[in-house]
Amino acid sequence: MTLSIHNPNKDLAVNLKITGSKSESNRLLILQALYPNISIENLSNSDDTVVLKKALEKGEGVIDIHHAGTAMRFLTAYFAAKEGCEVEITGSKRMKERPIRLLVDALQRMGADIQYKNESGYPPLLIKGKKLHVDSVKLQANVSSQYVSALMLIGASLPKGLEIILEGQITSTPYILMTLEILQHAGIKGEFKDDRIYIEPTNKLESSTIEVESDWSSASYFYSIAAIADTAEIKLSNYRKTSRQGDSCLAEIYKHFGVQTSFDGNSITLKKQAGTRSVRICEDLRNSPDIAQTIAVTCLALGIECKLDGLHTLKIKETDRLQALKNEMGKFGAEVKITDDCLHLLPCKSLKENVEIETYNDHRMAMAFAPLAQKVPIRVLDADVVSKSYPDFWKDLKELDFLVQ
Ligand SMILES: O=C(O)C1=C[C@@H](OP(=O)(O)O)[C@@H](O)[C@H](O)C1
Ligand SMILES: C=C(OP(=O)(O)O)C(=O)O
Repeated sequence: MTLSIHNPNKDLAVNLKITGSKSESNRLLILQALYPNISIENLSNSDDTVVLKKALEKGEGVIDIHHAGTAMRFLTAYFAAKEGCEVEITGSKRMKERPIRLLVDALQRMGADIQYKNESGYPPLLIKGKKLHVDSVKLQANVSSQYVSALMLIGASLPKGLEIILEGQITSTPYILMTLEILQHAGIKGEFKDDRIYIEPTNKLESSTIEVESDWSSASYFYSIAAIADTAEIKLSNYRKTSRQGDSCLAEIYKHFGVQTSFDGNSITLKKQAGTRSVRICEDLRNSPDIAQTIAVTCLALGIECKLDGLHTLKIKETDRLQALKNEMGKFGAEVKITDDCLHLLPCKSLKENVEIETYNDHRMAMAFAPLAQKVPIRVLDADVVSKSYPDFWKDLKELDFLVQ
């Protein structure tokens, strides 16, 4: 599906409820499979959560998780520790290029029976679930925090719990903290100090209902829309001031663009007043890689220079996001320099119109570029990719008077 998008209105206002965080939802689904008396509210309606839920329900045979990185990593640990199960976990063409060796090596050292079906180090994986007895494992933590979270999620179900010693510079740390906080909220004891994580063994949990906060990465697109508008008042729910999601740093970052966030009950209101913005943005996004595309495109729309660092994980996500950003921002006339972990956008004074944006099977390419339609009409190719994290995205943009057809 190709969509033409435009929104010449300069003053925007809307009230929206955003779906639950896919990161929180996917952690809670794994926990619920291990401890069935956990109930979940405001579960994400994203494809990534739907595939994880279906995989847990199926529990055997060939399991296809499409593009869902967290589902791939969390299910690998879950099935490896599930005695008696036999599964093949596979995914999209891109998933077969996303590395998983560090997690598989750690699980194998814990006694897991996991084989690579095709290429060593990459999905698909053939897993025969076994009781894992080893209670301490080392794991390189500078490639993806999802490997760490995957082990933490099964830790409490192991006979002696699990100690994880992290090696290398830890990346995407807020996602590790999110996992710990969710475990603790459910009643599992654990700690994360320096490079050591410990999760206590837990047989049974008290019944509890855990509410998923709405997705802050999804909120990023509305921050961008507010920043690009002359004036905006966008109310989003359900969000909390003390969030488990690292991407809630958006509220601070977007102050540079003149967007103020106020918290009221379970909603946030993003307010942009005319005439307030920075001339240059410099951010280290090691802790919040998923908002890199959003911030880069906000800067492109506003003709602002932008230097983003800490982006070493972007090359192994849904696509090589650094290269994809360079390609697509370049089509508007922008000069973009990239290295392995950094993106530098030079101020772009005039934007080409009616550019066709490739989305590379990456939901965040489609959603990050959409706010540019406030400046020039654009076309987004394969626009349905948004369903990976935010199936209602285009519908919600229409609520903001975007012409989407
Ligand atoms: O644990 C999670 O829910 C996630 C962790 C991050 O991945 P990395 O740790 O691979 O950077 C993030 O990019 C991804 O969207 C979700
Ligand atoms: C990187 C992402 O997801 P995953 O790694 O879970 O596929 C994302 O949603 O931006």
